[in-house]
Amino acid sequence: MDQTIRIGTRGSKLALWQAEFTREKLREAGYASELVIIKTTGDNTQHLNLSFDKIEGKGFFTKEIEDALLRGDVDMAVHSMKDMPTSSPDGLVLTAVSYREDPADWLLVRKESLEEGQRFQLKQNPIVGTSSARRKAQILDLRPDATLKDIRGNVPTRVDKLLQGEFDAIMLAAAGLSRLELDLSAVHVVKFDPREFIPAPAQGVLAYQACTEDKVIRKALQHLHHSDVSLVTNIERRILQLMEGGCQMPLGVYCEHDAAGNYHVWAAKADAWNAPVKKVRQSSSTSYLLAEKVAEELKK
Ligand SMILES: NCc1[nH]cc(CCC(=O)O)c1CC(=O)O
Repeated sequence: MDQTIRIGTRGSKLALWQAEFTREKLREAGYASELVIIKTTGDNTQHLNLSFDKIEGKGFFTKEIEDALLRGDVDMAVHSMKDMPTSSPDGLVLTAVSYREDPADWLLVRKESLEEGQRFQLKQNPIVGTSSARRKAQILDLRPDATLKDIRGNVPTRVDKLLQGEFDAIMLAAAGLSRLELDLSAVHVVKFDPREFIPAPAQGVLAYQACTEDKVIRKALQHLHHSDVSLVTNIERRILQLMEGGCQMPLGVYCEHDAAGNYHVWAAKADAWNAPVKKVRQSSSTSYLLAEKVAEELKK
């Protein structure tokens, strides 16, 4: 292919890291590419410090990028897969997925808010920053004395807000923190096990999006595809779809495919961010109907 592949991406540090990573993987596969930075509604409203459910419509971090793809302004897009709705707009497809970075969530505790003898060494009645209903519900389950406060902005901005004392702790995806190699020496990091504090479906995975009819780009992206990862993210996202939840729903789903070929699913669901958390665990030697069984259990 002589064409330089145009990669559509948001302009945040994490998005640019992910797009550069993709550019490098394409280069290794023999394809030249360039980045095209696109501003999204999500980027334009970050200063408002709103919780996600106050922003109308799904996909506010992705719509402008998808429109650019459909217009033909870019050839492909890189997204954090967990930010993607389970159904694609007409004409677009998530055609390949990356390796999986650590899927865990990490709690970052300000040194001044540490207290021996408390769970996670986090002081009593802490103020914890997160805008995710999934994280709020699971934090309250572990620390009912916590006050949850919304926090927005990109990953480095959120860490700055913690250090400035606006919060005693904040929660972020390990994937974003590791990719950006942020200096976390000034905070205490609690690394949760994703089988206990359950991540968002497809957390830690990048999705490569293309136009459904664009056979040339889709073939190029096959070189970047990790079918072992798509096996488990398909199950996680199928459960999300069956629960009819967007990124606002307090739902965590994590799936592992072990060396013996067995699938293990851990899920956590609440009816609201401040409602009790229900946890479900299932294992199966086949993926057949596994998502359906987990969803059925979660709905009981
Ligand atoms: N919702 C924002 C978002 N989308 C993807 C990541 C991190 C990377 C990933 O999980 O793949 C983050 C930041 C966070 O949740 O801490």
